[in-house]
Amino acid sequence: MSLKLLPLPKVADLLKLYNISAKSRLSQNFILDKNTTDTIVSKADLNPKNSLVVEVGPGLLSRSILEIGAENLVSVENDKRFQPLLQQLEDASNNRFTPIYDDILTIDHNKILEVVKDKEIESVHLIGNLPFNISTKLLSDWLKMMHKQEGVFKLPNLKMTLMFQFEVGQRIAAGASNKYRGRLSVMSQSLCSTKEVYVVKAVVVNFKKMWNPSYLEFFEQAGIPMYYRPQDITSEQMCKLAKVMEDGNVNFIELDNKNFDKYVADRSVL
Ligand SMILES: C[S@@+](CC[C@H](N)C(=O)[O-])C[C@H]1O[C@@H](n2cnc3c(N)ncnc32)[C@H](O)[C@@H]1O
Repeated sequence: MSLKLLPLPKVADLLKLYNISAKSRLSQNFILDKNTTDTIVSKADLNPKNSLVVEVGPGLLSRSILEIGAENLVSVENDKRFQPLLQQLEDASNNRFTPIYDDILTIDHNKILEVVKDKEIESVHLIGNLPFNISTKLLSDWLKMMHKQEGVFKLPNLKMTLMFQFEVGQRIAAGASNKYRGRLSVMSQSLCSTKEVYVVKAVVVNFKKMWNPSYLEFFEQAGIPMYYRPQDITSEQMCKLAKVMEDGNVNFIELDNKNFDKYVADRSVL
């Protein structure tokens, strides 16, 4: 099977040809420099063989992914104006590229899994220059799905290479006592195991109940001084705290996005 792409016109020219301009409602901005997308793919350390690559919002990055020999690239795009461009890429890809026109936030992941149903998939890579208006919600939804091993997250050896706005990146990477630290930092940094993602979500609720004296011993066991503010706690401590509380039969409340946002609205929780 040839992994080389047939020659294609430049994306910039195609956008002009089909009169496609960026829609701010869909947070569209296009990377038009191939060196940039090649660099992203090389940094992502994608495994092209026996793997499923799921991309949000296809474009030049899709070409770079296919050019390193990715065997199964599925790209989810909710703007049908891209259909003629993506059709060309599909035709040039020798059955390695499948666009799906859907909303990445609500898509039934079975549609993605269907594409590789007869293949032996050894790893999965989620990649994308994410639309900034949904990037935080998407990441938080995905982390929850990861914990539950739902959809594409049930596949083995998961990696994610995602591009965010600088400010969102700051929040994801913020360590303890960093002013940008919050729910997204803790959830993201605790990805070391699905268990930890789950308990971190749960422990946030318990900060509301920190005044309960019976919780003091949990904080002690987790090595967290009581004068710490939530944002001072490292992800490891947070996970440990959640673990000892879980072992201590503390009942956790599951929060969905709506009531979670209500809990943290005043930023005093986390
Ligand atoms: C920031 S642009 C990136 C485009 C392209 N990957 C690039 O880097 O040049 C985000 C892409 O995601 C698409 N998009 C926005 N919201 C989406 C959603 N909810 N579901 C699927 N795709 C979405 C946009 O139409 C757009 O193509």
